Amino acid sequence: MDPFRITSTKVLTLVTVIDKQNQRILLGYKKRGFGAHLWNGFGGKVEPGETPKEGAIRELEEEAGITVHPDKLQKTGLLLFLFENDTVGLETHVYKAYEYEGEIRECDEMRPQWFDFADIPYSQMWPDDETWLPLTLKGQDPFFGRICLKRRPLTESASLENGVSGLNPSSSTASSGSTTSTAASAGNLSTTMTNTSFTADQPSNGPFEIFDYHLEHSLPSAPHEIALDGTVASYEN
Ligand SMILES: CNc1ncnc2c1ncn2[C@@H]1O[C@H](COP(=O)(O)OP(=O)(O)OP(=O)(O)O)[C@@H](O)[C@H]1O
Repeated sequence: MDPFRITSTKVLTLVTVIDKQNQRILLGYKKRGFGAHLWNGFGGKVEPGETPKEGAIRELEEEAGITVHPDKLQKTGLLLFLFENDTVGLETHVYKAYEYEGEIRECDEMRPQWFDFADIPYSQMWPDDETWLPLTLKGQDPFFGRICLKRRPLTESASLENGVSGLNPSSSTASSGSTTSTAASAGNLSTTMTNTSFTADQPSNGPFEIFDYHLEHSLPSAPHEIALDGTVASYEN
């Protein structure tokens, strides 16, 4: 049995705010919950009745205190995160924004901070961020990614007192529908990596490591192209 086979997905969002003029991005330090103690973009679960874009705007407001007009929120990617021996995949709609309104503020879940493009703290981020965030920053988007993660060996993750907590974000937005295993059509980028290992002296980016990933420069044109023995909710550009 394929340990990365999924039967359903939860729909999540992730927003990168980019200050082009000063060549920096806004990240948030996650204080609790899924991905705690890692720096990440802003986002969360899409709520029932919301489109992914609406959910992304809401989460950005909740977590960073700022508002982005829907026309200014650009789709930069669609990432399917698969965890070993977990049949629920995370369908993550990734956006970027160059403009926002309001004052950036900290909340009980996230502590926002600007990072120069040259100083992005990848070693304290989800390990997959390093694979796709540079594409966003270089404008090599939109992209589609299928990223398989597995737990680090216990000895390593056991020592991570501040590791990522929890595997499954609780969500009521799991979708249902057809299942196919057709990957998106090939774009001009195709990257595959297998069994990445992390050395013990590397700073931690959580208890998961990348087992394998595939990224390409094309968004699936239809939901059935996204699913891999799983299901995908409404798809929007
Ligand atoms: C596996 N590799 C990953 N790489 C990069 N980012 C990842 C990720 N896996 C999840 N994420 C992001 O982590 C946030 C979790 O959101 P999460 O806190 O669970 O949602 P939400 O705020 O709705 O939760 P509450 O129920 O309010 O706590 C959300 O932005 C989601 O896109």
